[in-house]
Amino acid sequence: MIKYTAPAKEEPAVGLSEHTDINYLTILCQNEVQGLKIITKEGEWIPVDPGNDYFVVFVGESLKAWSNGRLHPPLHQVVFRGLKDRLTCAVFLKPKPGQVVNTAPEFVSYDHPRLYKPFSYGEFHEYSKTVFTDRVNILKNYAGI
Ligand SMILES: O=C(O)CCC(=O)C(=O)O
Ligand SMILES: [Fe+2]
Repeated sequence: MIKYTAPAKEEPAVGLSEHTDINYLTILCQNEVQGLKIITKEGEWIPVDPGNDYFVVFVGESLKAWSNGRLHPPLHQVVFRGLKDRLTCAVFLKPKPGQVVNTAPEFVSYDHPRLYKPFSYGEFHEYSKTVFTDRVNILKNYAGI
């Protein structure tokens, strides 16, 4: 469970800066305080509002690596204002400690060569904590061939 404390009235919107998740999959639901946004291919930030009766599921960078770039992790952020705290319930599906993330051979072919080197999830996780810009290219910059 993640709690975002409501900003004081005059404060600007607060939340989580833009990023892609680095794990395999993220499953999200939230309380009634909206704030999650994703960026479209055209570069427009649009709200994604997990409702009461459904979840939002995001592909993460590790699934992008496994699928040789076929699955797309959306760049997202959290921006909100208001008087109520925002609560998100997030389930992060990720590799086991020490596991190497590798591309499935079925996704590699002559026409679609391997895009990423195998990497230790733990080391990628540590690296991700040092990256504050160009988060959209984090996998390419870390493990790209
Ligand atoms: O609070 C949310 O809705 C999203 C949280 C999130 O993106 C994250 O923890 O990676
Ligand atoms: Fe996220």
